[in-house]
Amino acid sequence: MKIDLLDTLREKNPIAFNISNFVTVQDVANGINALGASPIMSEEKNEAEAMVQMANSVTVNLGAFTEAQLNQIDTVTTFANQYDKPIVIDPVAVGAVSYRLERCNELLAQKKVAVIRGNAGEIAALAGVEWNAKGIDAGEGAGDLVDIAKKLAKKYQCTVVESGKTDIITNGDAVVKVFNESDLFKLHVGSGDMLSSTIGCFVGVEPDYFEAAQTATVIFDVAGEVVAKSMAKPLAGSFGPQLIDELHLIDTKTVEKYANFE
Ligand SMILES: Nc1ncnc2c1ncn2[C@@H]1O[C@H](COP(=O)(O)OP(=O)(O)O)[C@@H](O)[C@H]1O
Ligand SMILES: Cc1ncsc1CCOP(=O)(O)O
Ligand SMILES: [Mg+2]
Repeated sequence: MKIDLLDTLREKNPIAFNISNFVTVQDVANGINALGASPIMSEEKNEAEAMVQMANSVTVNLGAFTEAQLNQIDTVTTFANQYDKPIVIDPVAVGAVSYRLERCNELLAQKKVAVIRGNAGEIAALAGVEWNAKGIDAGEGAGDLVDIAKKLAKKYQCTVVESGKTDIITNGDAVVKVFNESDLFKLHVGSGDMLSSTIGCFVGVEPDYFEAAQTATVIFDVAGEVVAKSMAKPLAGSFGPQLIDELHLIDTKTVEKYANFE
């Protein structure tokens, strides 16, 4: 695990282009800005080429897209492939809404992506595995989480980060599990979006996307765990801001001390 990519990220201050959703855009921007990247958001198709050219990576969050945005996403991801900029996809609620699943499947069939990051319900839906997803949440299912993540990674020859109490990261062959966690992540809407955009920052500085995804996930999970353990009362409302603070404060020594993975 390349924990010192955290220092590389801060030295390079990569431009992380994010197509976000209106619900969590501020947490995403402030989270990755605090971490050491330079976020920029856009919904305008006419500036897509310029955005992609200047960015180090493109994170596409499918949390609340409109038809016009779908069009912009198509243009942005076409340019990202053309200019060889890594794409991270967050397939919000594709397990719960068939329209989203269809659009996301089309996108993945047409474009080369670096990383797909979703919860179990989202990853299962994209992998074509039976699962009862619940809205934006993972829901319930009986399948083996590692097998499902590997299946999707092989399908699109990309890295998959399947988040949950244990986060599973795979390139289709190798598997890394990250055990750092806190229940407060679930009480904060946008935890998943922030994780996806954090991965977006690291793929912008590390060309081995599997490595980049591991580092991003461990750093994000340790940051949340450190915050949760420091809180006298585990309160949802104050977890979010403190998570942003910790993404700024966290250093490689802290990550190495608390990281729990295999
Ligand atoms: N049951 C859980 N217990 C503890 N941490 C969790 C749990 N589920 C998810 N997390 C953490 O929350 C973050 C977001 O993951 P997740 O909730 O799966 O995404 P989403 O918000 O997209 O559904 C990850 O860092 C993950 O490790
Ligand atoms: C509530 C909601 N509705 C559409 S997108 C969104 C945010 C989802 O955020 P996350 O998947 O990170 O919990
Ligand atoms: Mg999500």
